[in-house]
Amino acid sequence: MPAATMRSVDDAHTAIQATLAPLPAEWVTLDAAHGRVLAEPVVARRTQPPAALSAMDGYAVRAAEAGDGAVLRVAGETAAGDDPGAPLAPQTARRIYTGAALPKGADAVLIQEHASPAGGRDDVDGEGGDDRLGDRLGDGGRDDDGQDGGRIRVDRGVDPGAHVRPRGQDFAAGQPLLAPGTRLGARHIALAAAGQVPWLAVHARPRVALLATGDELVRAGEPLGAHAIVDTVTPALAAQLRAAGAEVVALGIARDREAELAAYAGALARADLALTVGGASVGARDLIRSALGRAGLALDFWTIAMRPGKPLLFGRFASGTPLIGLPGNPVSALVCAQLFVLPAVDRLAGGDGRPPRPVQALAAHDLPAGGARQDYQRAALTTDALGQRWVRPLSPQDSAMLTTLAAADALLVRPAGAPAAATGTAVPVLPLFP
Ligand SMILES: Nc1nc2c(c(=O)[nH]1)N[C@H]1C(S)=C(S)[C@@H](COP(=O)(O)OP(=O)(O)OC[C@H]3O[C@@H](n4cnc5c(N)ncnc54)[C@H](O)[C@@H]3O)O[C@H]1N2
Ligand code: MOO
Repeated sequence: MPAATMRSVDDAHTAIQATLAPLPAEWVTLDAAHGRVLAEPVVARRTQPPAALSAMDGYAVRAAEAGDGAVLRVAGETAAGDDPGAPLAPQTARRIYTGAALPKGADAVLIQEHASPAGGRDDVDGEGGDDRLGDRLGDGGRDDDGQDGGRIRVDRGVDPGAHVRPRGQDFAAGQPLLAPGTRLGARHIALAAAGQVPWLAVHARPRVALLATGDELVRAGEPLGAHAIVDTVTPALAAQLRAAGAEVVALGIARDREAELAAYAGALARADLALTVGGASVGARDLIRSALGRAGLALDFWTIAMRPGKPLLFGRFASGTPLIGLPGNPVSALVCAQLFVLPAVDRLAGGDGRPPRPVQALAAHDLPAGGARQDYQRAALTTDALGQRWVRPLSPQDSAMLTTLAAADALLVRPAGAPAAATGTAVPVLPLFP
Protein backbone atom coordinates (compact mmCIF):
# COMPACT_ATOMS: atom_id res chain seq x y z
CA MET A 1 0.00 0.00 0.00
CA PRO A 2 2.33 2.79 -1.15
CA ALA A 3 1.21 6.21 0.12
CA ALA A 4 0.66 7.43 -3.44
CA THR A 5 -2.23 5.01 -4.00
CA MET A 6 -4.04 5.91 -0.81
CA ARG A 7 -6.86 8.40 -0.57
CA SER A 8 -6.14 11.60 1.30
CA VAL A 9 -8.32 12.20 4.35
CA ASP A 10 -10.09 15.06 2.59
CA ASP A 11 -10.75 13.06 -0.58
CA ALA A 12 -12.05 10.11 1.44
CA HIS A 13 -14.44 12.40 3.31
CA THR A 14 -15.63 13.94 0.05
CA ALA A 15 -16.15 10.52 -1.56
CA ILE A 16 -18.20 9.27 1.39
CA GLN A 17 -20.29 12.42 1.61
CA ALA A 18 -21.01 12.34 -2.13
CA THR A 19 -23.01 9.14 -1.65
CA LEU A 20 -25.17 10.49 1.19
CA ALA A 21 -28.38 12.49 1.34
CA PRO A 22 -30.60 13.40 4.28
CA LEU A 23 -33.15 10.72 5.16
CA PRO A 24 -36.88 11.40 4.61
CA ALA A 25 -38.83 13.38 7.18
CA GLU A 26 -40.89 12.06 10.07
CA TRP A 27 -43.09 13.91 12.54
CA VAL A 28 -42.08 14.22 16.17
CA THR A 29 -43.52 16.09 19.12
CA LEU A 30 -41.54 18.95 20.59
CA ASP A 31 -40.19 16.97 23.52
CA ALA A 32 -38.70 14.42 21.10
CA ALA A 33 -37.16 16.99 18.79
CA HIS A 34 -33.96 17.88 20.60
CA GLY A 35 -30.87 17.29 18.46
CA ARG A 36 -32.92 16.43 15.37
CA VAL A 37 -32.58 18.39 12.13
CA LEU A 38 -35.60 20.19 10.77
CA ALA A 39 -36.83 18.96 7.39
CA GLU A 40 -39.60 21.51 6.81
CA PRO A 41 -39.89 25.14 7.85
CA VAL A 42 -41.70 26.03 11.04
CA VAL A 43 -44.23 28.78 10.41
CA ALA A 44 -45.91 30.70 13.23
CA ARG A 45 -49.56 29.79 13.71
CA ARG A 46 -50.17 32.80 15.93
CA THR A 47 -48.88 36.29 16.60
CA GLN A 48 -46.63 36.70 19.62
CA PRO A 49 -47.45 38.54 21.76
CA PRO A 50 -51.05 38.35 20.60
CA ALA A 51 -51.77 41.76 22.18
CA ALA A 52 -49.72 44.55 23.79
CA LEU A 53 -48.61 43.04 27.10
CA SER A 54 -47.12 44.41 30.27
CA ALA A 55 -43.49 43.45 30.87
CA MET A 56 -43.72 44.31 34.58
CA ASP A 57 -45.99 44.30 37.62
CA GLY A 58 -47.46 47.78 38.10
CA TYR A 59 -50.11 49.98 36.53
CA ALA A 60 -51.25 50.40 32.96
CA VAL A 61 -51.48 54.14 32.33
CA ARG A 62 -51.65 56.79 29.67
CA ALA A 63 -48.12 58.16 29.66
CA ALA A 64 -49.51 61.67 29.06
CA GLU A 65 -51.40 61.45 32.36
CA ALA A 66 -48.59 59.78 34.31
CA GLY A 67 -45.99 62.50 34.73
CA ASP A 68 -43.96 62.99 37.93
CA GLY A 69 -46.27 63.55 40.92
CA ALA A 70 -49.52 62.80 39.09
CA VAL A 71 -52.20 61.05 41.14
CA LEU A 72 -54.34 58.42 39.43
CA ARG A 73 -57.29 56.37 40.61
CA VAL A 74 -56.78 52.63 40.28
CA ALA A 75 -59.66 51.18 38.28
CA GLY A 76 -59.65 47.45 37.73
CA GLU A 77 -57.02 44.76 37.69
CA THR A 78 -55.73 42.59 34.84
CA ALA A 79 -53.54 39.52 35.29
CA ALA A 80 -51.78 37.43 32.65
CA GLY A 81 -54.37 35.51 30.67
CA ASP A 82 -57.25 37.89 31.56
CA ASP A 83 -59.32 39.70 28.99
CA PRO A 84 -58.39 43.34 29.63
CA GLY A 85 -62.08 44.28 29.35
CA ALA A 86 -63.15 47.92 29.37
CA PRO A 87 -60.85 50.61 28.00
CA LEU A 88 -58.82 52.67 30.46
CA ALA A 89 -60.97 55.58 31.70
CA PRO A 90 -59.34 59.02 31.78
CA GLN A 91 -57.19 59.78 34.84
CA THR A 92 -57.16 56.18 35.96
CA ALA A 93 -54.58 53.44 36.16
CA ARG A 94 -55.25 49.73 35.76
CA ARG A 95 -53.51 47.41 38.22
CA ILE A 96 -51.61 45.05 35.93
CA TYR A 97 -49.24 42.11 36.23
CA THR A 98 -46.41 40.80 34.08
CA GLY A 99 -47.72 39.19 30.92
CA ALA A 100 -51.18 40.79 31.17
CA ALA A 101 -52.80 42.53 28.19
CA LEU A 102 -53.02 46.31 28.37
CA PRO A 103 -56.52 47.78 28.26
CA LYS A 104 -57.37 49.96 25.28
CA GLY A 105 -56.17 53.51 25.87
CA ALA A 106 -53.15 52.52 27.98
CA ASP A 107 -49.79 53.09 26.34
CA ALA A 108 -47.31 52.53 29.17
CA VAL A 109 -46.77 50.63 32.39
CA LEU A 110 -45.74 52.38 35.58
CA ILE A 111 -43.80 49.78 37.59
CA GLN A 112 -45.07 49.50 41.14
CA GLU A 113 -41.66 50.45 42.55
CA HIS A 114 -42.26 53.91 41.02
CA ALA A 115 -45.72 54.38 42.52
CA SER A 116 -46.77 55.26 46.09
CA PRO A 117 -50.13 54.82 47.69
CA ALA A 118 -52.00 58.09 47.64
CA GLY A 119 -55.07 57.49 49.69
CA GLY A 120 -57.68 54.90 50.40
CA ARG A 121 -60.66 53.92 48.45
CA ASP A 122 -62.84 56.68 49.92
CA ASP A 123 -60.30 59.46 49.73
CA VAL A 124 -61.50 61.02 46.52
CA ASP A 125 -59.07 63.95 46.74
CA GLY A 126 -56.14 61.67 46.92
CA GLU A 127 -54.59 63.59 49.84
CA GLY A 128 -55.18 61.00 52.52
CA GLY A 129 -52.17 59.01 51.51
CA ASP A 130 -49.63 61.56 52.78
CA ASP A 131 -49.15 59.66 56.01
CA ARG A 132 -48.00 56.75 53.91
CA LEU A 133 -45.54 58.65 51.76
CA GLY A 134 -42.47 56.61 51.20
CA ASP A 135 -44.35 53.42 51.87
CA ARG A 136 -43.60 52.00 48.46
CA LEU A 137 -45.69 49.39 46.87
CA GLY A 138 -42.68 47.55 45.54
CA ASP A 139 -40.54 45.19 47.52
CA GLY A 140 -43.23 42.58 47.42
CA GLY A 141 -45.75 44.67 49.39
CA ARG A 142 -49.33 44.45 48.17
CA ASP A 143 -50.88 47.54 49.66
CA ASP A 144 -54.61 47.81 49.24
CA ASP A 145 -54.26 51.52 48.56
CA GLY A 146 -52.54 50.61 45.34
CA GLN A 147 -55.27 48.14 44.40
CA ASP A 148 -58.54 48.57 42.65
CA GLY A 149 -60.39 51.64 43.94
CA GLY A 150 -57.37 53.20 45.66
CA ARG A 151 -55.10 55.95 44.42
CA ILE A 152 -51.49 56.06 43.49
CA ARG A 153 -49.00 58.85 43.14
CA VAL A 154 -46.57 58.62 40.24
CA ASP A 155 -43.08 58.91 41.71
CA ARG A 156 -41.32 58.69 38.39
CA GLY A 157 -43.15 59.67 35.23
CA VAL A 158 -43.28 57.20 32.36
CA ASP A 159 -42.68 57.58 28.64
CA PRO A 160 -45.09 56.13 26.09
CA GLY A 161 -44.31 52.49 25.48
CA ALA A 162 -42.51 52.01 28.80
CA HIS A 163 -42.55 48.35 29.87
CA VAL A 164 -44.96 47.44 27.09
CA ARG A 165 -44.33 44.53 24.72
CA PRO A 166 -46.14 45.56 21.55
CA ARG A 167 -48.40 43.07 19.77
CA GLY A 168 -46.31 40.98 17.37
CA GLN A 169 -43.01 42.14 18.88
CA ASP A 170 -41.60 38.61 18.71
CA PHE A 171 -43.29 37.39 15.51
CA ALA A 172 -46.46 37.55 13.47
CA ALA A 173 -48.75 34.69 12.40
CA GLY A 174 -47.50 33.28 9.10
CA GLN A 175 -43.92 34.31 9.72
CA PRO A 176 -41.25 31.62 9.13
CA LEU A 177 -39.63 30.89 12.48
CA LEU A 178 -37.17 28.09 11.78
CA ALA A 179 -35.57 27.04 8.50
CA PRO A 180 -35.00 23.48 7.27
CA GLY A 181 -31.54 22.34 8.26
CA THR A 182 -31.76 23.81 11.75
CA ARG A 183 -30.42 21.42 14.36
CA LEU A 184 -32.99 21.77 17.07
CA GLY A 185 -31.87 22.85 20.51
CA ALA A 186 -33.92 23.91 23.49
CA ARG A 187 -34.23 27.46 22.20
CA HIS A 188 -35.62 26.36 18.85
CA ILE A 189 -38.14 24.08 20.56
CA ALA A 190 -39.28 26.98 22.73
CA LEU A 191 -39.75 29.15 19.63
CA ALA A 192 -41.80 26.47 17.84
CA ALA A 193 -43.95 26.08 20.96
CA ALA A 194 -44.47 29.84 21.07
CA GLY A 195 -45.64 29.68 17.48
CA GLN A 196 -48.22 27.07 18.57
CA VAL A 197 -46.51 24.38 16.48
CA PRO A 198 -46.46 21.23 18.65
CA TRP A 199 -45.04 18.79 16.05
CA LEU A 200 -42.09 19.16 13.77
CA ALA A 201 -40.94 17.47 10.56
CA VAL A 202 -37.40 16.24 11.18
CA HIS A 203 -35.13 13.93 9.24
CA ALA A 204 -35.36 10.30 10.37
CA ARG A 205 -32.68 8.94 12.65
CA PRO A 206 -30.09 7.02 10.63
CA ARG A 207 -30.15 3.27 11.30
CA VAL A 208 -26.56 2.20 11.57
CA ALA A 209 -25.70 -1.50 11.41
CA LEU A 210 -22.49 -2.39 13.19
CA LEU A 211 -20.62 -5.67 12.76
CA ALA A 212 -17.45 -6.59 14.64
CA THR A 213 -15.28 -9.26 13.05
CA GLY A 214 -12.60 -11.54 14.38
CA ASP A 215 -12.25 -15.09 15.75
CA GLU A 216 -10.41 -13.68 18.76
CA LEU A 217 -13.16 -11.32 19.90
CA VAL A 218 -15.28 -11.74 23.01
CA ARG A 219 -17.98 -9.41 24.32
CA ALA A 220 -16.93 -7.40 27.37
CA GLY A 221 -17.81 -9.25 30.56
CA GLU A 222 -18.01 -12.69 28.96
CA PRO A 223 -15.60 -15.58 29.76
CA LEU A 224 -12.22 -15.02 28.15
CA GLY A 225 -9.66 -17.47 26.83
CA ALA A 226 -6.04 -16.62 27.55
CA HIS A 227 -5.54 -15.03 24.14
CA ALA A 228 -8.97 -13.62 23.50
CA ILE A 229 -9.40 -9.93 22.77
CA VAL A 230 -12.32 -7.98 24.16
CA ASP A 231 -14.53 -6.27 21.62
CA THR A 232 -14.03 -2.70 22.81
CA VAL A 233 -15.12 -1.00 19.63
CA THR A 234 -18.74 -2.17 19.49
CA PRO A 235 -19.83 -0.70 22.86
CA ALA A 236 -17.80 2.45 22.29
CA LEU A 237 -19.18 3.09 18.81
CA ALA A 238 -22.72 2.08 19.70
CA ALA A 239 -22.75 4.55 22.58
CA GLN A 240 -21.21 7.30 20.51
CA LEU A 241 -23.54 6.76 17.57
CA ARG A 242 -26.63 6.74 19.78
CA ALA A 243 -25.46 9.96 21.40
CA ALA A 244 -25.11 11.38 17.87
CA GLY A 245 -28.75 10.56 17.15
CA ALA A 246 -28.41 7.25 15.30
CA GLU A 247 -30.36 4.06 15.90
CA VAL A 248 -27.75 1.36 16.27
CA VAL A 249 -28.30 -2.24 15.20
CA ALA A 250 -25.35 -4.10 16.71
CA LEU A 251 -25.18 -7.32 14.70
CA GLY A 252 -22.63 -8.94 16.97
CA ILE A 253 -19.30 -10.56 16.19
CA ALA A 254 -18.66 -12.47 12.96
CA ARG A 255 -15.94 -15.10 12.70
CA ASP A 256 -13.22 -14.72 10.11
CA ARG A 257 -14.89 -16.94 7.48
CA GLU A 258 -15.97 -15.63 4.11
CA ALA A 259 -19.27 -17.46 4.21
CA GLU A 260 -20.08 -16.20 7.70
CA LEU A 261 -19.18 -12.62 6.84
CA ALA A 262 -21.18 -12.80 3.62
CA ALA A 263 -24.19 -13.99 5.59
CA TYR A 264 -24.30 -10.59 7.30
CA ALA A 265 -24.40 -8.72 4.00
CA GLY A 266 -28.20 -8.70 3.89
CA ALA A 267 -28.52 -7.16 7.34
CA LEU A 268 -25.78 -4.63 6.64
CA ALA A 269 -27.33 -3.64 3.31
CA ARG A 270 -30.73 -2.92 4.90
CA ALA A 271 -29.35 -0.19 7.18
CA ASP A 272 -28.92 3.46 6.23
CA LEU A 273 -25.22 3.12 7.00
CA ALA A 274 -23.24 -0.09 7.51
CA LEU A 275 -20.09 -0.34 9.58
CA THR A 276 -17.69 -3.22 9.97
CA VAL A 277 -14.77 -3.33 12.36
CA GLY A 278 -11.59 -5.27 11.61
CA GLY A 279 -10.59 -7.53 8.76
CA ALA A 280 -9.75 -4.52 6.62
CA SER A 281 -6.02 -5.00 6.26
CA VAL A 282 -3.83 -7.39 4.28
CA GLY A 283 -3.63 -10.52 6.47
CA ALA A 284 -4.98 -13.86 5.29
CA ARG A 285 -7.86 -13.43 7.73
CA ASP A 286 -8.71 -9.91 6.64
CA LEU A 287 -11.71 -10.89 4.57
CA ILE A 288 -14.08 -7.95 4.56
CA ARG A 289 -13.33 -6.83 1.02
CA SER A 290 -13.47 -10.27 -0.50
CA ALA A 291 -16.45 -11.60 1.47
CA LEU A 292 -18.62 -8.53 1.11
CA GLY A 293 -17.43 -7.96 -2.43
CA ARG A 294 -18.82 -11.37 -3.31
CA ALA A 295 -22.02 -10.44 -1.55
CA GLY A 296 -22.51 -7.38 -3.73
CA LEU A 297 -20.45 -4.62 -2.15
CA ALA A 298 -18.96 -2.31 -4.79
CA LEU A 299 -15.70 -0.99 -3.38
CA ASP A 300 -15.12 2.73 -3.80
CA PHE A 301 -11.78 3.00 -2.05
CA TRP A 302 -9.52 1.06 0.25
CA THR A 303 -6.61 2.52 2.24
CA ILE A 304 -6.15 6.06 3.24
CA ALA A 305 -3.10 8.24 3.84
CA MET A 306 -3.82 8.56 7.51
CA ARG A 307 -2.37 7.28 10.77
CA PRO A 308 -4.03 5.61 12.53
CA GLY A 309 -6.61 4.22 10.14
CA LYS A 310 -4.75 3.26 6.98
CA PRO A 311 -6.84 0.20 5.98
CA LEU A 312 -10.17 2.11 6.02
CA LEU A 313 -12.43 1.00 3.19
CA PHE A 314 -15.58 2.38 1.68
CA GLY A 315 -18.13 0.92 -0.70
CA ARG A 316 -21.80 0.55 -1.47
CA PHE A 317 -24.22 -2.33 -1.57
CA ALA A 318 -26.62 -2.71 -4.47
CA SER A 319 -29.32 -1.39 -2.10
CA GLY A 320 -27.44 1.91 -2.06
CA THR A 321 -26.37 1.47 1.55
CA PRO A 322 -22.87 2.83 2.10
CA LEU A 323 -20.44 0.70 4.08
CA ILE A 324 -17.49 2.08 5.99
CA GLY A 325 -15.05 -0.70 6.89
CA LEU A 326 -13.17 0.46 9.96
CA PRO A 327 -9.75 -0.91 10.87
CA GLY A 328 -9.70 -3.31 13.79
CA ASN A 329 -7.25 -1.51 16.03
CA PRO A 330 -9.55 0.23 18.51
CA VAL A 331 -7.84 3.63 18.35
CA SER A 332 -7.85 3.49 14.56
CA ALA A 333 -11.53 2.57 14.52
CA LEU A 334 -12.52 5.36 16.91
CA VAL A 335 -10.40 8.02 15.20
CA CYS A 336 -11.89 7.03 11.83
CA ALA A 337 -15.33 7.18 13.39
CA GLN A 338 -14.73 10.77 14.43
CA LEU A 339 -13.46 11.77 11.01
CA PHE A 340 -15.82 9.84 8.72
CA VAL A 341 -18.63 8.03 10.52
CA LEU A 342 -19.98 10.87 12.65
CA PRO A 343 -20.10 13.28 9.68
CA ALA A 344 -21.88 10.54 7.67
CA VAL A 345 -24.48 10.13 10.42
CA ASP A 346 -24.82 13.90 10.60
CA ARG A 347 -25.48 14.13 6.85
CA LEU A 348 -28.06 11.32 6.87
CA ALA A 349 -29.77 13.03 9.80
CA GLY A 350 -30.05 16.24 7.78
CA GLY A 351 -26.89 18.08 8.87
CA ASP A 352 -24.18 19.43 6.62
CA GLY A 353 -21.87 16.45 7.21
CA ARG A 354 -18.84 18.65 7.52
CA PRO A 355 -15.70 17.05 8.94
CA PRO A 356 -14.72 18.08 12.46
CA ARG A 357 -13.05 21.47 12.37
CA PRO A 358 -9.58 21.85 13.86
CA VAL A 359 -8.68 24.62 16.28
CA GLN A 360 -5.22 26.02 16.84
CA ALA A 361 -2.94 25.27 19.77
CA LEU A 362 0.74 25.93 20.43
CA ALA A 363 3.10 22.96 20.38
CA ALA A 364 4.34 22.32 23.92
CA HIS A 365 7.33 20.38 22.50
CA ASP A 366 9.36 20.48 19.33
CA LEU A 367 7.50 18.32 16.79
CA PRO A 368 9.36 16.27 14.17
CA ALA A 369 8.47 16.58 10.48
CA GLY A 370 5.30 14.79 9.37
CA GLY A 371 5.52 11.35 7.73
CA ALA A 372 3.94 9.90 4.60
CA ARG A 373 0.44 9.77 6.13
CA GLN A 374 -1.55 12.50 7.88
CA ASP A 375 -1.07 11.76 11.55
CA TYR A 376 -3.71 12.15 14.27
CA GLN A 377 -1.74 11.99 17.50
CA ARG A 378 -3.49 11.52 20.79
CA ALA A 379 -2.62 14.66 22.75
CA ALA A 380 -3.27 16.58 25.95
CA LEU A 381 -4.46 20.18 25.89
CA THR A 382 -3.70 22.69 28.61
CA THR A 383 -4.56 26.36 28.90
CA ASP A 384 -2.05 28.76 30.46
CA ALA A 385 -2.75 31.80 32.66
CA LEU A 386 -3.09 34.01 29.56
CA GLY A 387 -5.75 31.72 28.10
CA GLN A 388 -3.39 30.33 25.47
CA ARG A 389 -3.97 26.69 24.51
CA TRP A 390 -0.98 24.28 24.40
CA VAL A 391 -0.90 20.80 22.96
CA ARG A 392 1.36 17.93 24.01
CA PRO A 393 1.38 14.58 22.18
CA LEU A 394 1.03 11.60 24.52
CA SER A 395 3.24 8.55 24.41
CA PRO A 396 3.14 5.86 23.18
CA GLN A 397 0.97 6.42 20.10
CA ASP A 398 0.25 2.72 19.47
CA SER A 399 -3.16 2.32 17.85
CA ALA A 400 -4.15 -0.40 20.31
CA MET A 401 -3.48 1.82 23.37
CA LEU A 402 -6.79 2.75 24.91
CA THR A 403 -5.29 4.30 28.06
CA THR A 404 -3.59 6.92 25.88
CA LEU A 405 -6.78 7.56 23.95
CA ALA A 406 -8.82 7.86 27.14
CA ALA A 407 -6.29 10.29 28.63
CA ALA A 408 -6.26 12.47 25.52
CA ASP A 409 -8.26 15.66 25.06
CA ALA A 410 -7.54 16.10 21.38
CA LEU A 411 -5.95 14.77 18.25
CA LEU A 412 -2.92 16.74 17.14
CA VAL A 413 -3.05 16.81 13.34
CA ARG A 414 0.31 16.47 11.59
CA PRO A 415 -0.23 16.68 7.81
CA ALA A 416 1.82 14.38 5.59
CA GLY A 417 5.19 16.01 4.95
CA ALA A 418 4.59 18.84 7.43
CA PRO A 419 7.87 20.59 8.31
CA ALA A 420 9.23 20.12 11.83
CA ALA A 421 7.59 22.57 14.24
CA ALA A 422 9.45 24.25 17.10
CA THR A 423 7.91 24.62 20.55
CA GLY A 424 5.38 27.45 20.45
CA THR A 425 4.37 26.92 16.81
CA ALA A 426 0.60 27.06 16.18
CA VAL A 427 -0.61 23.64 15.03
CA PRO A 428 -4.10 22.25 14.25
CA VAL A 429 -5.84 20.05 16.83
CA LEU A 430 -9.21 18.32 16.80
CA PRO A 431 -10.90 18.31 20.20
CA LEU A 432 -11.82 14.69 20.89
CA PHE A 433 -15.32 13.32 20.62
CA PRO A 434 -17.12 12.89 23.93
N1 LIG B 1 1.41 -6.39 6.99
C1 LIG B 1 0.58 -5.42 7.37
N2 LIG B 1 -0.06 -5.56 8.52
C2 LIG B 1 -0.90 -4.59 8.92
C3 LIG B 1 -1.06 -3.43 8.17
C4 LIG B 1 -0.35 -3.33 6.94
O1 LIG B 1 -0.46 -2.33 6.22
N3 LIG B 1 0.45 -4.35 6.58
N4 LIG B 1 -1.84 -2.45 8.64
C5 LIG B 1 -1.93 -2.34 10.07
C6 LIG B 1 -2.87 -1.33 10.46
S1 LIG B 1 -2.38 0.24 10.15
C7 LIG B 1 -4.01 -1.61 11.11
S2 LIG B 1 -4.99 -0.33 11.68
C8 LIG B 1 -4.44 -2.96 11.38
C9 LIG B 1 -5.92 -3.11 11.06
O2 LIG B 1 -6.19 -4.30 10.53
P1 LIG B 1 -7.60 -4.92 10.33
O3 LIG B 1 -8.60 -3.88 10.02
O4 LIG B 1 -7.47 -6.02 9.38
O5 LIG B 1 -7.96 -5.44 11.76
P2 LIG B 1 -7.76 -6.87 12.41
O6 LIG B 1 -6.56 -7.49 11.84
O7 LIG B 1 -9.00 -7.60 12.33
O8 LIG B 1 -7.49 -6.43 13.90
C10 LIG B 1 -6.39 -5.67 14.25
C11 LIG B 1 -6.30 -5.69 15.77
O9 LIG B 1 -7.44 -5.07 16.31
C12 LIG B 1 -8.15 -5.98 17.15
N5 LIG B 1 -9.58 -5.80 17.00
C13 LIG B 1 -10.31 -6.05 15.91
N6 LIG B 1 -11.60 -5.78 16.14
C14 LIG B 1 -11.68 -5.33 17.39
C15 LIG B 1 -12.74 -4.90 18.20
N7 LIG B 1 -14.00 -4.86 17.75
N8 LIG B 1 -12.47 -4.51 19.46
C16 LIG B 1 -11.19 -4.55 19.93
N9 LIG B 1 -10.13 -4.94 19.20
C17 LIG B 1 -10.38 -5.35 17.95
C18 LIG B 1 -7.71 -7.33 16.68
O10 LIG B 1 -7.88 -8.30 17.67
C19 LIG B 1 -6.27 -7.07 16.33
O11 LIG B 1 -5.50 -7.11 17.50
O12 LIG B 1 -3.68 -3.88 10.64
C20 LIG B 1 -2.26 -3.67 10.74
N10 LIG B 1 -1.60 -4.73 10.10
O1 MOO C 1 -3.58 2.74 10.68
MO1 MOO C 1 -3.23 1.56 11.77
O2 MOO C 1 -4.55 2.31 12.34
O3 MOO C 1 -1.81 2.66 11.94
O4 MOO C 1 -2.82 1.15 13.35
